[in-house]
Amino acid sequence: MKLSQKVAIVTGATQGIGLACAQRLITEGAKVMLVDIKPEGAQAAEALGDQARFFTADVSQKADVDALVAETLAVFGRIDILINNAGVTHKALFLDVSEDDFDRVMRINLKSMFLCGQAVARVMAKQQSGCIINMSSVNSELAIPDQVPYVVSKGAINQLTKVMSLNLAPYKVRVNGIGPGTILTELAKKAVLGSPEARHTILSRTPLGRCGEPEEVAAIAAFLASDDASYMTGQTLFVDGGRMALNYTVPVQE
Ligand SMILES: NC(=O)c1ccc[n+]([C@@H]2O[C@H](COP(=O)([O-])OP(=O)(O)OC[C@H]3O[C@@H](n4cnc5c(N)ncnc54)[C@H](O)[C@@H]3O)[C@@H](O)[C@H]2O)c1
Ligand SMILES: O=S(=O)(O)c1ccc(CO)cc1
Repeated sequence: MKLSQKVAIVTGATQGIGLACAQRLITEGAKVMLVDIKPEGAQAAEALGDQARFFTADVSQKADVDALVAETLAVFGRIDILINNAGVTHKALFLDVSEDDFDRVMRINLKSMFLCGQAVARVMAKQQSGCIINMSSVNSELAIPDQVPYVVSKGAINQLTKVMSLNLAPYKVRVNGIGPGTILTELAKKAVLGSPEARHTILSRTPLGRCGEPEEVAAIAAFLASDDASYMTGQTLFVDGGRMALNYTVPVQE
């Protein structure tokens, strides 16, 4: 129970990596405010018991974020951990991306992390403690041609993590990132695992020979949120089955 007495906010927590993070934090003893634009997350939160609450919000909208922080303080009294996880993608090549789609992905993936990070950091600064985790991607450093704003947003998130860590260190608030490889969620199934050929391509770039599970990302989030990571700030950890270490390809076991 590394996180007993801690209070966490997890965004994009109705499903996938966000839900796994919320579940893991609860197992470690934390109280968690699950947040999602999709109200179905309320059922997921109910299934997690007394330590969990749910708040419907579009985390790219400042009014929603302010309401989320106020509600979390009203219910739990403090905020120790923020997992900035909500994200979307849009599939289009560079010459075809519309201005609206570019703005929408940047707003949901990047601006939301600025808004939630700033609002929560103001609370943590008063507490003189806290930990913020920004969900990045291997595609913050690598690039795929058909998800242009997604790749741009994830690259910017790594820099956001660094600059937040510099600004918040004097308040004893740590800020780190996680860069997942291909993790078996609805997002990845739609975006990169849509056909046997696409799956083969991903596996040929993954030395461990398989996609990851949301729980394998959640385990690293729990570590970063715990005192075991007390001297870590400004880093992005890749949880990717070896993808970032690989040049060329590896044989695929079908
Ligand atoms: N799955 C992967 O392979 C993978 C790889 C690298 C990075 N990531 C990142 O991990 C994070 C979670 O991805 P996932 O695969 O679990 O996706 P997912 O689509 O399964 O879940 C994302 C959740 O975010 C919510 N959301 C979207 N827009 C929102 C908004 N404006 N406000 C509040 N909630 C919103 C969705 O409703 C959904 O519940 C994302 O930031 C994604 O970029 C995922
Ligand atoms: O397979 S990955 O390249 O890691 C990847 C890219 C994009 C998304 C979300 O759109 C998920 C995984």
